Amino acid sequence: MAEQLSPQDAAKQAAADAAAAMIEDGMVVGLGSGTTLRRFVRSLGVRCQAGLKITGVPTSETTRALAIEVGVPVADLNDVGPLDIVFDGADEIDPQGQMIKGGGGNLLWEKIVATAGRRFVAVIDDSKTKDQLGQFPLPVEVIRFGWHATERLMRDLLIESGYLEPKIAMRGGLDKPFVTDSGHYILDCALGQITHPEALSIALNRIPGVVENGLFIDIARSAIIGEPDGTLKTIDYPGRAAGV
Ligand SMILES: O=C[C@H](O)[C@H](O)[C@H](O)COP(=O)(O)O
Repeated sequence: MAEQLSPQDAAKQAAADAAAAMIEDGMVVGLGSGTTLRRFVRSLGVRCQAGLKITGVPTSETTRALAIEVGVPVADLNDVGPLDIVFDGADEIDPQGQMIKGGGGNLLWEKIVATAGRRFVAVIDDSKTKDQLGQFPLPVEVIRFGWHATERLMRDLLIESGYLEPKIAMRGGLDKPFVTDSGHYILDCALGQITHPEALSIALNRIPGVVENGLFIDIARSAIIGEPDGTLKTIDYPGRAAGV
């Protein structure tokens, strides 16, 4: 029986199918994570079963398992050269193509794969486009050792940066912390509006204990945006360092 899709899932499916249709024989392809990318990997699996020959580089253990299940050949990032193209979802994307990612906890591997690629394509439904980043809490991946001290430094930085009452929450809570594929914790920072995403990203990453943050700056080259009625919009963000 055909899956009954919510309007948002229909939008995700439309974007995922369009992204999977862009892939050509012989490509080395970064495979992102999240619910939209699950649809993309399944759609790509159908093409691989029909004879498409590609190599996929997953950005999470979850994506790796799904890719294998649906017949997408996978390789480790260490075993391939620069990726031809990387597809991934986003939690928010602004008109300049700056993104918040990591809502599913995969931001670190995602950023490593994204910056190993010649071209990054965001695959999103239309609810992810925002005039300004920050409604979605910014995920920050931190080392488990001394994470309370790291959190204090993050709070100080955020207050100095003008976020008067930053709310920082440990993903999963103290009883059952969420642990990333690299064995770290995630601290979600509810900021409301992020006025200077690039400066904030640099400052956060300078804190010892912070491994990486979910701001993806100057990485997206284009976005495929699905609408609930199944139509698509494509946006290009020219002049990007990654992949230019
Ligand atoms: O950690 C998760 C990733 O950054 C996802 O790409 C992001 O959260 C978007 O996921 P979804 O497609 O489920 O909204």
